[in-house]
Amino acid sequence: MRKNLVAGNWKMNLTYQDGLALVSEITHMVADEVSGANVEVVICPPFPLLHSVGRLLTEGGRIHLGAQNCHQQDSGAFTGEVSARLLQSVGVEYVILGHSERRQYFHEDDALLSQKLKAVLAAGLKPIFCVGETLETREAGETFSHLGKQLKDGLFHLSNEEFDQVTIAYEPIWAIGTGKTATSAQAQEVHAFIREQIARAYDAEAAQNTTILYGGSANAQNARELFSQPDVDGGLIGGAALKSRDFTEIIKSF
Ligand SMILES: O=C(CO)COP(=O)(O)O
Repeated sequence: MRKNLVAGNWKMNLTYQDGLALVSEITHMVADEVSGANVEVVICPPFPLLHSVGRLLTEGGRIHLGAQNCHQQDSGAFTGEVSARLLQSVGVEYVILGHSERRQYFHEDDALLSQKLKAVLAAGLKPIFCVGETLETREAGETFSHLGKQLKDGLFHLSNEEFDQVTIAYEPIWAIGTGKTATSAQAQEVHAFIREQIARAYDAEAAQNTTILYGGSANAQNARELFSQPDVDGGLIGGAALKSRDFTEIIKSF
């Protein structure tokens, strides 16, 4: 049985103080309201918050710590960068890779992402690998060929054992931060396609076991409908993860 997962991507938001206040509200709400739910929760704050947020999460129990990026090398003269090994040593379990904002603003391509994936896996961490199409690509009818290529070039070079550690996030770029969500039918169609590609690249069991998240203006109002789709196993949440009540309601949508 694959796991359901809700991950909050805080992006470059909040101060240290605001972040700690938010995570403490979330841990309390989750502890009070979400006890039996069949869902794993991950919070991905910016780097300077990881250690302190991780400590609050450990005290609070059941929420896991994620990072938003890492460098592909283990250590060395890479000013301003953070390695997967360092992330692991502060208690990080998940790392988001290939987010469209990293691909767009930091020119991360499939070759670089392949190296980052290897580094994350070598450090014993679990990648959340993002794919998604622009509005232009969707309107040109090229969504599936685009996603197929991102999966093949960025991800499917992994061995079966490595791939077992991967969570995939489908984030249509036109839905990120726009308030425009994919319909549940659009999300389901793409998630089923992704699962089919996994079955082809690996096998049916790997396809069934892979958690595939939806991201792009998911919120407390639409999460239940999205998560009710057979191939949607949770969400990678941006804006709504910055509000404790909304994030908790999304977690409760399973
Ligand atoms: O990019 C996202 C999560 O990684 C989605 O962001 P929003 O939920 O703000 O649209």
